Amino acid sequence: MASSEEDGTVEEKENNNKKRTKSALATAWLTFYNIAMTAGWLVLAMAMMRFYIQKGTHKGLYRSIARTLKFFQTFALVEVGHCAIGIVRTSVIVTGVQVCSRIFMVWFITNSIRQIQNEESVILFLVVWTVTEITRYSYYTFNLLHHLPYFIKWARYNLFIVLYPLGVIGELMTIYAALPFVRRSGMYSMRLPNKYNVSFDYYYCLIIVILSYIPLFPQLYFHMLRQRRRVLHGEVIVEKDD
Ligand SMILES: CCCCCCCCCCCCC[C@@H](O)CC(=O)SCCNC(=O)CCNC(=O)[C@H](O)C(C)(C)COP(=O)(O)OP(=O)(O)OC[C@H]1O[C@@H](n2cnc3c(N)ncnc32)[C@H](O)[C@@H]1OP(=O)(O)O
Repeated sequence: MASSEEDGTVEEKENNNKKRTKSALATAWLTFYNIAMTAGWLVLAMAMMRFYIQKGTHKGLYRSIARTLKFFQTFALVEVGHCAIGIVRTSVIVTGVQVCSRIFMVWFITNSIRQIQNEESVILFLVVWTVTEITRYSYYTFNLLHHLPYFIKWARYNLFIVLYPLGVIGELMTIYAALPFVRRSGMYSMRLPNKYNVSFDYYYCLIIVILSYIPLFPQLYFHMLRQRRRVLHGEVIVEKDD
């Protein structure tokens, strides 16, 4: 029996070929990206363990891994691009909130305020992010290669139940610890009068960020719970478009 493609016009065949090339390219890029990100977060995990074993303290740990962390977490911005161009079936908004909040934590909180870098809460979110990302990127990699071990699938769609709240606690405690330093230093703030006639107070901006976790975090968490039902229990989930 002839396939529908064999029956189609030359134009249809060309379109199908283009789509196939595009999806092969997308798969190749995603495989490379996910392997690189898994490796990056594994390097971070090993650097953190080595630091702790050698020094016996978490003090100075952030400084020792800061460069690698900034690189790999910032690089995750391309994931928003993946959603925008449609090579992964994820909402731009959900991914955007997740990635931007992490980049904000890294650059505008932890990296900018030296005094909080040795807080236990920093180690908490770093460890949680690291476990999450090693699991998530290895899940995507093995899935793309069609050789997904069940324990990775299980870990991807179960660990977040505990890790997500723990990560949020670490992040919120870190921002909270930063507040007095931000107020005292007046960093990233603009007071009137100034030539732009604009006033901005980073201290209040951080309070708004803390409060914004209340509506935003449950949406991410419930999104992951829906993904879990879809992937582990085969439920058909109809998600609203962006
Ligand atoms: C500018 C100031 C901003 C301030 C904002 C402040 C408010 C912030 C509130 C938010 C708090 C966030 C806190 C957070 O940082 C804390 C932590 O992360 S703690 C650690 C625990 N975290 C997690 O477990 C993270 C879970 N989140 C995610 O996994 C993703 O980020 C998310 C986008 C939320 C969900 O992922 P997704 O919808 O993509 O789900 P899936 O993984 O199931 O994927 C869906 C399909 O897309 C395919 N896909 C996706 N990405 C890839 C890829 N890179 N390569 C290949 N394929 C990919 C995936 O396979 C699925 O395909 P299919 O449908 O065919 O199965």
